[in-house]
Amino acid sequence: MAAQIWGSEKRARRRREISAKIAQMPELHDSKPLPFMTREEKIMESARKLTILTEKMGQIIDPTDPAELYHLNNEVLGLEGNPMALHGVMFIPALSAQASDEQQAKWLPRALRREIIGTYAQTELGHGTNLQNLETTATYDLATQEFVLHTPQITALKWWPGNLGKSSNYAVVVAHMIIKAKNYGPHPFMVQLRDEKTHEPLPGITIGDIGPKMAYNIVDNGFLGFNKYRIPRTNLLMRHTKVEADGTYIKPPHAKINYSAMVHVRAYMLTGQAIMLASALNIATRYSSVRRQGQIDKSQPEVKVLEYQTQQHRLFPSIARAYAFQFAGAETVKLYEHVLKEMKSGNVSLMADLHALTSGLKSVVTYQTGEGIEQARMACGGHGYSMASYISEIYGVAIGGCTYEGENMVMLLQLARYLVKSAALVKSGQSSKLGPLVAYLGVKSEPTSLIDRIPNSGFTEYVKTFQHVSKRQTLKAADMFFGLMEKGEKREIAWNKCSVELNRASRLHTRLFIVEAFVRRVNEIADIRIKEALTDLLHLHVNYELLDIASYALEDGFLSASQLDYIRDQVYLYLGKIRPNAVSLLDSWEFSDIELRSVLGRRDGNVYENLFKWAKSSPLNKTDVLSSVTQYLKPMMEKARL
Ligand SMILES: CCCCC/C=C\C/C=C\C/C=C\C/C=C\C/C=C\CC/C=C/C(=O)SCCNC(=O)CCNC(=O)[C@H](O)C(C)(C)COP(=O)(O)OP(=O)(O)OC[C@H]1O[C@@H](n2cnc3c(N)ncnc32)[C@H](O)[C@@H]1OP(=O)(O)O
Ligand SMILES: Cc1cc2nc3c(=O)[nH]c(=O)nc-3n(C[C@H](O)[C@H](O)[C@H](O)COP(=O)(O)OP(=O)(O)OC[C@H]3O[C@@H](n4cnc5c(N)ncnc54)[C@H](O)[C@@H]3O)c2cc1C
Repeated sequence: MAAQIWGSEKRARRRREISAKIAQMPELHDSKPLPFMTREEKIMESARKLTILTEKMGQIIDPTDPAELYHLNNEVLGLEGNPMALHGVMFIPALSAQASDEQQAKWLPRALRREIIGTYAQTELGHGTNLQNLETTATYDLATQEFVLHTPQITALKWWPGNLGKSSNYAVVVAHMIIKAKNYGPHPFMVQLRDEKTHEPLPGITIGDIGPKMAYNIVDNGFLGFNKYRIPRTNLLMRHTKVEADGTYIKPPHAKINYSAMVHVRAYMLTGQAIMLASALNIATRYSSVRRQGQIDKSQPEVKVLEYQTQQHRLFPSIARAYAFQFAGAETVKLYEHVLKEMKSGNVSLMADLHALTSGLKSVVTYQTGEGIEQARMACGGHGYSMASYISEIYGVAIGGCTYEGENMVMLLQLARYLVKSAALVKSGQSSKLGPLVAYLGVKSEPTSLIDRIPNSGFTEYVKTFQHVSKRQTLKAADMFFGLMEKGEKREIAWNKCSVELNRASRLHTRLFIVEAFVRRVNEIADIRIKEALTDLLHLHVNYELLDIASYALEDGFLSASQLDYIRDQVYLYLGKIRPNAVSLLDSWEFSDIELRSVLGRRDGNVYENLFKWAKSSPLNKTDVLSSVTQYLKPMMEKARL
């Protein structure tokens, strides 16, 4: 099963080898539980481990393999980030995709050797979503052949970029490029921020940390202002766009090609979300098979809480989602790598499809991951609320994904633009022009669903039902939009008035893609036992998801009430079938105790003893009487007693 999850036997084996090596290297372990550290201590601890990794990484992993890097990162540095998180996740990808060969030769080897630390600085205090209204300017000075970076007012301060505040000395900065008074829109520039020897901010740069956040507190998200700060013309990233010495602008082959670093993260973050969901579920499911509370049959001893159907219903559909996200994520990464290769050689025809797909997936996956992790926390009762479970930290980190790389509603609306264009093709009789991901929009469906009507139909009737609801909602939302425009509404006003319906269409389309990716994967599996276990999970997935969106299929009679009862019964049936495999389905992800950082989710199940040990190690317990008591509470009580 681990081979299915991680992509191959080799990958699963490599993960085990890496975890085993890390287990033998105490210098790479947390020196104490992260929840007992202050933010400064955590940052220090993370930087300490990062420098050891820089020295020893080659002994543990193949540093050119992103999957191995990611695993090493999760084990050693953990989910809460590190002082170089953005360096690997966005700075290097931005240089790789957007810098010319010559620029790459100059900067990439230095970045890869970690001579310099970089980040991606785009969002500002006043604008994150609406990139066209970013306010930082890069004005070309023909006389000196330099760009002058400037922050015209407080809302133009860069705000949020990870590791910008304290760790990075370089950044890819996105600014509006102005040449001879003409604004060419946002473009990426390579900018040195700090002196390479002293690490002091360079003159003309204001920089710092934006303060503590809901989670991710090892990352120094920062602010950045420029006061007429000059950089050479050749620091504009020039793989696709060029500015010649005389100010001539050579436009890129696609207007949004400079957005590739964002698409990179949107594509890669899906499996990251799956890992966080599976981690939280692993903790909650293991604990649920240790925790005994109450009886189902009063004549029997107390049961493991995992025996309760409500507990299974809380956890198991999310187990199915974690697998589904992992499989859909793996497909998306492959597609992204393919499109990136094509883009580099000038073929930009697949960018719109990739953008639409990753926008929808990013939104649905992060939202459902958040839901699943929070349910996992609640499923652990009181101990889930303790930082000893570590689930709240996983939740805080995962939920950030709903906002970064494009706020979820906004990204769903991006997919909706693509769906509406596709609907227009269907309506004008040009269904043959639909891309493969939306081809179903042009296919006539049966009048009613055949779920429970055709024996042994596998998952086909389920997929058709998801296609039906997705198609119907897309065409309905598009009709609403076109109808408003026909009545004379301006395009943008009409769009806003339909946006809730449009986003519903985007979610349904994305959920269909996730179901299909799960079906595709299960169909590929040769090993009978693995196929059986995953088929059970897929049964739970399709029935649970369909029940969740049933109103769309009920309202036009595509599904009947009796079919809905059948679907509900299937959910209960598969909860029971999955129960014996539940812990193994999560143990198969092979998270080590080092990586999980959870007292509740320990592999050995020795929860109570270790919770007590953990509590005793709290800094508050170093002394029996705290100074808050001697200084304030004790005198108060004494005064009251007089
Ligand atoms: C330490 C070791 C680690 C090793 C790790 C190794 C590997 C892991 C790798 C990856 C990471 C994995 C996990 C991640 C984990 C942690 C993440 C940590 C930190 C997170 C860092 C976060 C960073 C950020 O948030 S950066 C800032 C992101 N900002 C945004 O996303 C802004 C959102 N807004 C937009 O994207 C745009 O403004 C907009 C909403 C799309 C609109 O753009 P605009 O220019 O205004 O568009 P319009 O003029 O309206 O034109 C729209 C037109 O263009 C089309 N379009 C838009 N974007 C694209 C695109 N990207 N591609 C193609 N087409 C695009 C759009 O559809 C429309 O087309 P149409 O007119 O035809 O409809
Ligand atoms: C943990 C974290 C890490 C980050 N790291 C980085 C980084 O490394 N580099 C970087 O540059 N940035 C980073 N960001 C910033 C992040 O990319 C932005 O916060 C994000 O893109 C959302 O933009 P915003 O903050 O402007 O939200 P807003 O756009 O102000 O969103 C507020 C509300 O308005 C709604 N809204 C906005 N526009 C529309 C619209 N057109 N239609 C409908 N509704 C709309 C949204 O849906 C939301 O409900 C990070 C953010 C976080 C939380």
